[in-house]
Amino acid sequence: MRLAEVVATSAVVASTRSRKAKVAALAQALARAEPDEIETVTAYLSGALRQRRVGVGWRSLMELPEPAGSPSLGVAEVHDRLEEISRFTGAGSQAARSAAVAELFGRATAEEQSWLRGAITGELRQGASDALVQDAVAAAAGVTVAQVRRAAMFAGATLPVAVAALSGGAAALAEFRLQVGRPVLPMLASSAPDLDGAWEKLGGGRAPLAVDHKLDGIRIQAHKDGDRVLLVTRSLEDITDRLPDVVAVVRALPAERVVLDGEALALGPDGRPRPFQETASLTSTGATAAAAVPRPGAITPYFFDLLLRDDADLLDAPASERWRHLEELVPTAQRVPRLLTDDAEAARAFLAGAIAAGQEGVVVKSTDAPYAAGRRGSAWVKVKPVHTLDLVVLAVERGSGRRRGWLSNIHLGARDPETGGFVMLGKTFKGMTDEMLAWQTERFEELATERDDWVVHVRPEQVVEIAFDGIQRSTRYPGGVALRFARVLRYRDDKTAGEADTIDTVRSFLTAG
Ligand SMILES: Nc1ncnc2c1ncn2[C@@H]1O[C@H](COP(=O)(O)OP(=O)(O)OP(=O)(O)O)[C@@H](O)[C@H]1O
Repeated sequence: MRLAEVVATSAVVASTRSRKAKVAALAQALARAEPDEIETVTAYLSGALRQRRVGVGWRSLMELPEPAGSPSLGVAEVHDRLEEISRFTGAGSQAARSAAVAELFGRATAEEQSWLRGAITGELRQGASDALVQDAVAAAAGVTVAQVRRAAMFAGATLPVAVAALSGGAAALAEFRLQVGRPVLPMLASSAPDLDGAWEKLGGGRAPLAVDHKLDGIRIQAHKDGDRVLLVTRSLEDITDRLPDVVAVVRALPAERVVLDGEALALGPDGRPRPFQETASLTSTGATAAAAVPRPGAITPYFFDLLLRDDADLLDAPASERWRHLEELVPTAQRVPRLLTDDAEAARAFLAGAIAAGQEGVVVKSTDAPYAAGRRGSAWVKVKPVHTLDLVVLAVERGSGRRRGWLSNIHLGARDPETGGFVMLGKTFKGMTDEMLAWQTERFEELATERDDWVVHVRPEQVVEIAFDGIQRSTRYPGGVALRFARVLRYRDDKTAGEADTIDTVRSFLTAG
């Protein structure tokens, strides 16, 4: 395939607003790629080269030769040339590279030159997103988008999946499977303001639903392969070494291979859950200040799902079947308390019991849904009596009185997806422990951009979980809303600012009362 065709397709994708038209253009180009070009064509349509770096800076691309009058470059050839250029090393490599670049650009048309320059410097603004490419691959290969997405999730990338789909169809895609030792992103929950809301959302009353205690610990995915155990967090960070007791529990399970999903929690001597900070301080790399913590042995895993058992990949099996395996393998003491019921009254009582036991709320779950890895499935609905938001710290004020010398009152922002910025919602210093004050003083000094006598402005990177009693309309801040009784629960290092709650989510609490 000619490079010109890729460049023209990218131009169509960039110029139309219709998703359907974008996908159609991409699919058409993909379908025309020869088998040995698929990888390059897919990468180029995404706006990326296959080389990690070519070793050519934007400076050397400032003065380019006259463009060619008509297109002649093929994608395979372009890839080969860039591969050669990226491999020049040693004395004289700079000159050789410049000559090769000039030769390549000399054979490119004006459009191709500008595409190549963008791709090499990483500034191309026309690449199709992964989601678009996945849709187009499905259309071109005659498979479903779900099949492509799923394979990409197991592969951890779209490119190998595109090659497989376009050369081997559905059968090749089925080769990408959940594997022990290769973590997948966990399924996430949507939320409802109260139990009745969750009940309605899941069609309660017509079929039994599961009501789980919602434990306020840290999410863990456990992989067991014989004696080998791997534990990862919600963001797939390996924390195996930090939870020896959980490792022991998983290793002892009566299955050769298993993948489990659950929550790890620090318990006090009375068997009640400890505040979240304590679980976090036992499991984090140290970002959260270590309060008085129970001995490390007091971290207990509570599993609520099973994704794989021996040779059976159960992701697509109905939840009831996955839970049957879970019950067979994992002792009750290491499972999340769960009630199966079609009676909303019983579910409400179970929620009250969860709160009385010191838990955060419940998660109501459909019994027949597959495990939607990496997605906020509508099959899980969380209900928490205390409302919380994950907000971003925009600035912090210098403390006075007892808090002199510390950075204290934090300015809270909600994400604004439209501008890519943050909307200020208010300030709080409530709920901060001395450990938090010490930790945040150091952290915000690191993130500081501008300071005056009173306020230190920071890069908007630190996520904080805030509890509040309600949202009010207010003209004090630009978002038009303010939080009532905002208090800090904890700093979250498992979320980036890009994952913080949006201003729309905040406003939705206004209408929800
Ligand atoms: N029984 C349970 N079933 C599913 N998740 C549970 C359960 N108990 C506790 N959890 C935890 O609840 C989390 C979802 O709720 P919550 O909104 O409080 O957390 P979050 O980390 O802010 O996630 P989100 O991305 O959904 O906002 C899950 O990621 C999981 O760690």
